[in-house]
Amino acid sequence: MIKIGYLGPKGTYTEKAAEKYFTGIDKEMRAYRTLPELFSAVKSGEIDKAVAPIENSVEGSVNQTLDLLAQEKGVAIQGEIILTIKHALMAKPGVKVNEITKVISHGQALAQCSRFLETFLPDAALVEAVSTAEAAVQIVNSDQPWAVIGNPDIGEIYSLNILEYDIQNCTANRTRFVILGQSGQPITNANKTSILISITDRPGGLYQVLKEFALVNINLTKIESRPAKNKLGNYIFFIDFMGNPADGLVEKCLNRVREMTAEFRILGIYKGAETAYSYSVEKSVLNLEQVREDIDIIDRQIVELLAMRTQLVKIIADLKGAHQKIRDRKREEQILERLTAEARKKGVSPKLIKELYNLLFTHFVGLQKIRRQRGKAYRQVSTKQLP
Ligand SMILES: O=C(O)C(=O)Cc1ccccc1
Repeated sequence: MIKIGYLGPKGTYTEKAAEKYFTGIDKEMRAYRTLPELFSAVKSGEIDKAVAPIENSVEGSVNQTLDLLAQEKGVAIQGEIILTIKHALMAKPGVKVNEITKVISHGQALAQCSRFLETFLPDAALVEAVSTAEAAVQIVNSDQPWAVIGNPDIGEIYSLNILEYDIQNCTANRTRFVILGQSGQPITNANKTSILISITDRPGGLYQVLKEFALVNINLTKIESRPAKNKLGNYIFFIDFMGNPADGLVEKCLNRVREMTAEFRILGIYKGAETAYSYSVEKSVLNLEQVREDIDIIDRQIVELLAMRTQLVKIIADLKGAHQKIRDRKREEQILERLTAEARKKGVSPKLIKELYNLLFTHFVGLQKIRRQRGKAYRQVSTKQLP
């Protein structure tokens, strides 16, 4: 039997998420009062898996979960599940809406129902609890006309009356929960990866990292920053993307990112709850504007890559000794052979690659020649200036 921990007590959305994710599995469910307690239980092996809320479509990230993921190195994300959240207002039997003096709930639940609260309970005090069900326990233990916001199951579990259903601001209110386990346990069919990075403070630092993903067409599904907590202005970034480092292209991209970041950690490689963005013929036919925008992005990337290649060619020109020949036909042929094979595999015309690269080779050889002549001229001038 597998032991599954969740942010309790009984009746939370997290419990619902855990029940749904592990449907049909022989399990023992254990409620934890706080997220730090839940994380340490899974880290120590007291439970096999833990389920925690991580982000909401309306209110954004659950910061405490992100901070714990950053702190607890022995805990990894092993899965995810998304639930549609529908909030209800509940109170002890006999309490009417116009009598309520206080509404207690999880911070996200209160925020997600702000419009209802402003309209129907403008004078009620709003108080945060560690979870929706923990708020229900506070109400049960009090004689005051207080109410709780949470999932309607709470009404039955804690013998509360449901005063109003569906009080959330947005109907498309969805929360993503992560399934956590001890680090180092491989997941089958994983197609999504979560990483944490910190970037040294320099212009374009984050751009350089994001560019690596864009260049190999990896779709980022989330990016979130949190203070690094060591110095004002230092941040860590949580990045989720579709892909698995077992794929060579993803691995190479991550290696490059690792090299350019001060801190780099894989938080989990797992099966995503939603399918990745992918290009289908139907989509490109239906949405011409979108495709044109994508082509514009690719064209900009091509220019960006050519700029990078130009820089490298200049470096090579400076590194080459004055007597080393500039044009190396044998190397050009090797490059062409490799690229045309790659092009064939990807459905790109090898003829196009050949023509394009012959043009590029001629251009870059010319560039190196000019650079060498200029270098010579520069050397002559500077020697003449010597006393
Ligand atoms: O408090 C709960 O019930 C939770 O599981 C956390 C939460 C709160 C609000 C929306 C989604 C999850």
